[in-house]
Amino acid sequence: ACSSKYVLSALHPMWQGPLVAPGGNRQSPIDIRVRKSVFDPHLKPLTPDYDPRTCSQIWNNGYSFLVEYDDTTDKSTLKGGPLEDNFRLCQFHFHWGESNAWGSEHTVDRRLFPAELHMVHWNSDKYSRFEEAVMEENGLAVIGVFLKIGKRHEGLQKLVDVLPAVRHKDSVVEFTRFDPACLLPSNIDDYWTYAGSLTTPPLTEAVTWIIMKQHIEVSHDQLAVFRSLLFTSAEEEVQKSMVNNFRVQQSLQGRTVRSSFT
Ligand SMILES: NS(=O)(=O)c1ccc(C(=O)O)c(S(=O)(=O)NCCc2ccccc2)c1
Ligand SMILES: [Zn+2]
Repeated sequence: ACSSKYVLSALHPMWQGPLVAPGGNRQSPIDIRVRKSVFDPHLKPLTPDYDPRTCSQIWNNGYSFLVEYDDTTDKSTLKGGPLEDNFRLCQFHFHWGESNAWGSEHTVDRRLFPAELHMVHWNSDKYSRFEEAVMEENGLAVIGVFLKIGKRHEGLQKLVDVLPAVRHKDSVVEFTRFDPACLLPSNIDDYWTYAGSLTTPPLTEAVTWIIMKQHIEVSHDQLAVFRSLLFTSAEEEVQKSMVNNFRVQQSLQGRTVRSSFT
């Protein structure tokens, strides 16, 4: 699986360190200026094909909670869209705020969302392991989906119910038969795509970002359970709520954001 051993928390040096990776000219996240995005008629429909049986565990890595998938075979894959190769799903996670007013990493014309889902995939045509792909410029593809507060998301509830079991950093529980496709919006043909980076260390410029135009809805109470997680491990004397686990926005530096729609 692709889970990082990078322990990240609000106190992580990265959050005090350089806000832009030294020498980085394709860093993420960014603000998506809709009117500056360029329609690309050659962008194909995205074809995710996920097998819920590859879902294996959920863990709190001290930065977010990751739902991990067995990526040792091509069972849960992503093709199409801006991608030339076949990509394998390795994990999904979220970023959120302490209030519903902010929390997403990307913004659309400066509009913030309360949370953002990231589904992380690696290029299994060119590389044999996630750890290899994460260092290469065409190594990763991450689907971003904005969350809005509204009606309860029935598919998400199975995940929300298990979060108390991974309240502390480094806690892990078995989590199986979860179909990540249930978290995608009904329309996945309309998206923006651009060349960027991981938004957590090592901030490598390996990511083809695919940001969905259509958001999904979750209830206020469901998002409140995200905020009940902790950055800190059970042993630490001071417990810190896992909130505001997003990176500051980075400059576009001449990049073009393409859209699959007019
Ligand atoms: N916001 S994001 O999509 O850029 C992202 C956030 C967190 C992580 C993570 O692993 O914690 C990841 S990850 O699963 O790609 N891991 C990156 C760190 C890593 C590097 C090398 C080997 C293992 C993990 C990505
Ligand atoms: Zn992320």
